Amino acid sequence: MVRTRAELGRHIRAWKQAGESVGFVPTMGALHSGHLSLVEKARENATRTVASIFVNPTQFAPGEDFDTYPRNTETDLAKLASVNCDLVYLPSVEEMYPPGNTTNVRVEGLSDLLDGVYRPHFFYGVATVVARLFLHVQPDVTVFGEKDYQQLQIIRRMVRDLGFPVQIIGGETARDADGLAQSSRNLYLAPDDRIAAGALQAALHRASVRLSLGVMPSEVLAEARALVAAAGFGKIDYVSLVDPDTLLDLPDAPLAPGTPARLLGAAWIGKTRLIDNISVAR
Ligand SMILES: Nc1ncnc2c1ncn2[C@@H]1O[C@H](COP(=O)(O)OP(=O)(O)OP(=O)(O)O)[C@@H](O)[C@H]1O
Ligand SMILES: CC(C)(CO)[C@@H](O)C(=O)[O-]
Ligand code: BAL
Repeated sequence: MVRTRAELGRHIRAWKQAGESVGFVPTMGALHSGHLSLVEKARENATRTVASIFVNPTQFAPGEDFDTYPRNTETDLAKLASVNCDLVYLPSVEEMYPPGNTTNVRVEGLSDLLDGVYRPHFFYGVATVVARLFLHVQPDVTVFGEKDYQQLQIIRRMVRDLGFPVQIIGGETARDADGLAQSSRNLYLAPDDRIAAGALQAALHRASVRLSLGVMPSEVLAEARALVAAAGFGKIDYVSLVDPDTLLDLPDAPLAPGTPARLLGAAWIGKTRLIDNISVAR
């Protein structure tokens, strides 16, 4: 485990001089098997793996859960050791944001849709910290989860636009037995809410099937929202059918065969905001 960019750099340089490749998985900790599956995917695609644990202050808005975000470093380190992660980077805020720095990365457009409407500045904080982490770790390959689909697309765009020499791999969403996407914030769910929470994935799955049968998107999306509400969710931020690359809404017409499409949803249950998404094949 290393805490500074300088210590990290010594490991990375030694590996690269020995002809090894570096796979990288950035996280905010409170690790679950979804995170570990990303580390395993990185191991399949590089000879060395690095994970970072950093609860990034710049992606939390005032009033969001930065102070209470779960922090379990000892348990996290044991979990990463169990999947043979070679090195864990645990930087301080000062290491990631040296005092006086004023440089940020904004992936405009993609960051302002969907989650960006409800969490303004969120993706600017994500892009900024991920760009900084890439400069510290200098990975050849990096793995991001499809659970955070919009984030994955924003990182892909940032890498393309800035020419970072890194390959981005998407990792499949790890789910509990009832389909709920694993998420560190699931720890916040009260027992009754946890039982109801699986309805978000179930509604998206049903919607995906109906869209693939050619049902009108407006009808399908209305039913999905109604199912989520009936299961006990409160505010539904969005359930949207979008182009998987641009994340722009698709027109309200039956999907033509071969049209790429993705369904994304975000809704509150109790005090917890859950997101999920699924591909749609026609
Ligand atoms: N269920 C999952 N399956 C696969 N990857 C996941 C899953 N959940 C999160 N990830 C990925 O793990 C990486 C780190 O995510 P993060 O530490 O924010 O965890 P999280 O569970 O998404 O937490 P949060 O509750 O804050 O959304 C991201 O690339 C994210 O997409
Ligand atoms: C990519 C990330 C580690 C940046 O802080 C975070 O947004 C996350 O955990 O998904
Ligand atoms: N999983 C993405 C980080 C966040 O929601 O804050």
